Amino acid sequence: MSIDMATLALMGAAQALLMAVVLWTSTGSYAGVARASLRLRAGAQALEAAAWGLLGLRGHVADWLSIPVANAVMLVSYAMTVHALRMLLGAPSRLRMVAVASVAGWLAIVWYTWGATSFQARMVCASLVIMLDLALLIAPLLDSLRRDGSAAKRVLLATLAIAVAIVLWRNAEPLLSSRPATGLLVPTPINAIYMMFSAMQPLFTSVGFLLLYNETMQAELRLLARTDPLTGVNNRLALIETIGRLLDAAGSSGRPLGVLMLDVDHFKAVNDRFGHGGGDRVLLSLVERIQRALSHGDVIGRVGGEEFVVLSPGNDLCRTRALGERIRTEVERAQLVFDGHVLGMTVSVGVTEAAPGENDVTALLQRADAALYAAKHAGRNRVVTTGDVAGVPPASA
Ligand SMILES: Nc1nc2c(ncn2[C@@H]2O[C@H](COP(=O)(O)OP(=O)(O)OP(=O)(O)O)[C@@H](O)[C@H]2O)c(=O)[nH]1
Repeated sequence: MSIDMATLALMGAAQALLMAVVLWTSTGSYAGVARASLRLRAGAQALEAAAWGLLGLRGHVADWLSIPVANAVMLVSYAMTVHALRMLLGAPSRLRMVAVASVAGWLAIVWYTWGATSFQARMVCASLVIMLDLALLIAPLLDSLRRDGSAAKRVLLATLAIAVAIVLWRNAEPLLSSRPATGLLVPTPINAIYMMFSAMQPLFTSVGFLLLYNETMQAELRLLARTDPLTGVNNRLALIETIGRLLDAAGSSGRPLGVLMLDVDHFKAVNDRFGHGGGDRVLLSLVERIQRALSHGDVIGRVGGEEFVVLSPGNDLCRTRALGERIRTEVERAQLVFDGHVLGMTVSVGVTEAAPGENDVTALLQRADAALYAAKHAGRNRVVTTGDVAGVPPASA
């Protein structure tokens, strides 16, 4: 079977171009960093198509086009891909390092093309830059090897690992076989494998990238659906999920879970006096105050207009009451200044505890709510535990 290398290179170009169009047309479905990254990756894919096109046309176009220009375009395409992926994953871009290596590598390629003519040296120079790019692409994907790692990252990691293996083999082969390295379009087995992989790589990497953009968007949506837009803390949905998880953990560890429900006193008067915008600022300040009193592991969520819940894993009724008292004092001490007016604020707090083994989220919140109601009823600006409320047990197992 004879394989025409130029045809493979042109197939790779066509495939890369098609994937560039697919990626570009998908950009409309994404926003923010994902969109910027996807555009960059689509551009990189288009440049890769151009590079493979020029490489495949060797002999039909001028050498300066099919060697230095094609290599420059390929190196820029790799650099853009590195930037696109690392930007998406929040890794440092390393753009300067990539730029310096790419320019140095390209100058060496030009030198070994027209100065000291050596295909093998040219190949090694291009490979060194590509290996650096591959390492920078692979590094932020390694966490996908964990048991619960991302499937999209694994697809990309596998594709890039194969690329590393093939680049290494292509460079090692002339040394091991004592045959000089030959131009890419010469049909040797390693060239055929290299070209076949390069023709397929755009498809695999694009699938990996698209899966990754999807995962990123889903994670963002998940976070949005669970975050209170005003204060940035957990919303009711997230809080209910967290209580369920913490109750399970309390069941297996045998430790209690403290629960506080708190509500701003006379908040309507704040709105009436300072308007809804002023009320919103008070809520933001309140959350900041509450968070100051929390310890590592405590969780806060907003469950109503001016009603918040704090979960304190490992704390029994007595310690949770102490936490409630700290929050109450912290809020009472805060002096907010609005348009020259000093505004004092207080909260009423209901405290309960989930005994190990308890798993009824609704009953737990109802108990905290009953204690909060009792605190309001008793005059506000106080902490009441379920133990203090007649008819409400401190905890139910
Ligand atoms: N600014 C602002 N106000 C809100 C928000 N959500 C609910 N509110 C207001 O919170 C106020 C709650 O009033 P009430 O339930 O009567 O309670 P209160 O005035 O705090 O009185 P007590 O709870 O009995 O001490 C209402 O005026 C709501 O309009 C919000 O997101 N922002």
